[in-house]
Amino acid sequence: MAPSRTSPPNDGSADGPTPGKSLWTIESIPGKGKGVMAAIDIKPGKLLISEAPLLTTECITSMESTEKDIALALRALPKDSQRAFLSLHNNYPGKNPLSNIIRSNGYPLGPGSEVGGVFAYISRVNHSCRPNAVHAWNPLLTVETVYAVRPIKAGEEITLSYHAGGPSTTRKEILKEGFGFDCTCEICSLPQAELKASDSRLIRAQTLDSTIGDPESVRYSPGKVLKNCKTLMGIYEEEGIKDDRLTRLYFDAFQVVNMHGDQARASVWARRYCEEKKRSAGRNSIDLLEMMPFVKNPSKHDSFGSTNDWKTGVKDVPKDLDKEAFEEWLWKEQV
Ligand SMILES: C[S@@+](CC[C@H](N)C(=O)[O-])C[C@H]1O[C@@H](n2cnc3c(N)ncnc32)[C@H](O)[C@@H]1O
Repeated sequence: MAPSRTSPPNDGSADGPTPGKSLWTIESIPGKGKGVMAAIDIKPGKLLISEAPLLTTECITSMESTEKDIALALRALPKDSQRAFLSLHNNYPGKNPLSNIIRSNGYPLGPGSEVGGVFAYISRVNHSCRPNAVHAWNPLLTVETVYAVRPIKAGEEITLSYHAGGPSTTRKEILKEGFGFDCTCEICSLPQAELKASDSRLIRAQTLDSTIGDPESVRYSPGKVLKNCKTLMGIYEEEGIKDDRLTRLYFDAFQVVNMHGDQARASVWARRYCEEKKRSAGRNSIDLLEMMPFVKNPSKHDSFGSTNDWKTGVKDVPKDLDKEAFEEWLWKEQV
């Protein structure tokens, strides 16, 4: 392994990296160019990187002037930022190098955002189909954050997901077409039998996910949908999936029970969602802050009360059950 080149900045942000300790280093990784390696053992919920973009696509005024616009914006940056930008990986060598650096390294600044940003450190993190970290744009702090979501051992690569989901053939196609590389992550490199088992779990996950997202099913067969949520959670557990797919599933479970007036269970799901968001995007996460009021008051959420079939109040959350019995209650499995 190549010697360390770059260490993380200690930016002193509220829940920032441990002061005085390097959490990671940037190193050469066989077959992937550079990547980010953990320098110490890291626990889930640890902020690994918090940084403002070097440059955003807001500088682009038209398709025709893209390369010129980026050159202008780049020239206006401090010299070390210019160097950091120009040293980033370019997956599409040839014409339009500046646009292609953005194409190779850009992240949308928030879900569905048309604005992309390029980062000195975050853009060095490689993709894994089973990432151990999650990135998120924080519009309040105007930084992109990266939090560990699984335990990461010293010497292990820190990874993010550029694109989530599906069996390996689908993932490979998407990563090749959309990002221009052949994925060599630990999942895509599994021995054939293990890859096949993982693929069949992920195909099942896709089917479950589509029934959970179907409004008709949620309205008329909520018990079945809730059961599907539980099965999907089991698959995520088995696959080690701790990224945004998990928080999305907590949110889905929240909506299913809330739609049928079950504020007690909705409150538990809203709390679990908030706890997981805190772990993966920090206590200033906009998603967390937006969801927090619904822990106490699920009825204020748009999804509340299409029917009263499962009517409960927030105070009906049982307090005297052991862990197993509580889960049975939560999934409505009691006889
Ligand atoms: C945003 S950059 C990541 C940092 C980059 N490796 C570098 O050297 O700066 C994305 C590029 O890294 C490489 N890469 C990332 N994840 C990979 C993976 N799972 N398998 C193979 N190559 C990967 C690909 O060349 C991809 O275009």
